[in-house]
Amino acid sequence: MVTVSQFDIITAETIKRGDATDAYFDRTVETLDHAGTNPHVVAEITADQFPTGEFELFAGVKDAAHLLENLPIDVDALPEGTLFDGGPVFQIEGTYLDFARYETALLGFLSHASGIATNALETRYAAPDSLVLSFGTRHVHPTLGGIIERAALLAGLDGFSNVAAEEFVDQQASGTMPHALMLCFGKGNQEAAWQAFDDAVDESVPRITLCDTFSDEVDEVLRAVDALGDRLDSVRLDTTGSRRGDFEHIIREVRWELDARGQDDVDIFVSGGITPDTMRDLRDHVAGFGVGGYISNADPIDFALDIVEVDRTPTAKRGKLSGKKAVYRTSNGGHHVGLADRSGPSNGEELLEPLIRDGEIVREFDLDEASKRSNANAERVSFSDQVSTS
Ligand SMILES: O=P(O)(O)OC[C@H]1O[C@H](OP(=O)(O)OP(=O)(O)O)[C@H](O)[C@@H]1O
Repeated sequence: MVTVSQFDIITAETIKRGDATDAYFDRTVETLDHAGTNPHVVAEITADQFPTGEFELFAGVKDAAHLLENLPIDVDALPEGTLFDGGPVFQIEGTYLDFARYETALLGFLSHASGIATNALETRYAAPDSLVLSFGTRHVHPTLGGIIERAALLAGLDGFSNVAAEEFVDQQASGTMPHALMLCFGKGNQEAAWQAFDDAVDESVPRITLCDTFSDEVDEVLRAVDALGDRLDSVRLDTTGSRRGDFEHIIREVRWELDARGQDDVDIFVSGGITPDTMRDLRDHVAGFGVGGYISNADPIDFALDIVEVDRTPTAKRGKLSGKKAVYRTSNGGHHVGLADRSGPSNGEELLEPLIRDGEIVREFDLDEASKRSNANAERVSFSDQVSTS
């Protein structure tokens, strides 16, 4: 039997106990306990102190809430799926020693999921009318599969490939055939591979043949048309980088030859090294994209947690803004950061909402709603303009 320790995996139980922490927090607990010091604090998580005009997508709130659940603290946070820009996204109020050791895991949950969600949103807005699927969990540690696919759906992607992630989202994984399947049938036997797939796989799975393994893309696509006839739904081109040349030209040529044979309803999907830039170039010629590393390998957001108030007195380290804050979306779609005990901008919408009250989670985590929120937020802040000019 395989045990988790054979995989160097930090378990959910370890994280929940607060043991996935940095050693200096253990030293801090030891020192404060010894000194009999344990102030009431407000601590805030921010990426930028002031708004920058660049928005990112907030994710990881469900896991963060479950991490802190049952600690005797209050937490306000942006709703998952909010586009944020400056100021606190997460605000904890309580006795410091009650949550000190959780900072490491808390920042990790929020930083990683928000970075992935932000890149996924970039791909969503690079091809708003195309089918976009998350294909990249193979690039990272397998324990991240659920987090990546959930963040991709939060950003409005249409689907994902990692089967184990189905447990966390109310949707089935999608995908048809890898090059490995084509290679198992061998060069010259592409028709046998496609036909075997058609014979074996449930009717609910679209017939999307991979058409780049052994020969020219146009050649393999036309052979797939002959092999599967009306049963062929789409073709996928995943041409390896060294053979790609002018990928847009290859795709347009495939489209042309399909149309010339009356196969207008056969769609083209592309994958392999896809980025928002390539999506913008190709989106008029294809029905959809499989995006891997651009989403799964996203840089985590550079969140930091800082104490901003100690025993009701504003205080902060140099470079950070003291005092408990409120964050507002202004009527022009921008963000405004102000002190919580002052009035905000007229017509400003306050964005931090209760998440935990005395240890109890007081919010639902509905992925569909969060996805709708991210889409509505992205429209409101003109995210498409932000990413097309960056
Ligand atoms: O390039 P990314 O955007 O990260 O996307 C992930 C890639 O992984 C797979 O390719 P791979 O060559 O591994 O597929 P194969 O197993 O079918 O050869 C998939 O078909 C994508 O091309």
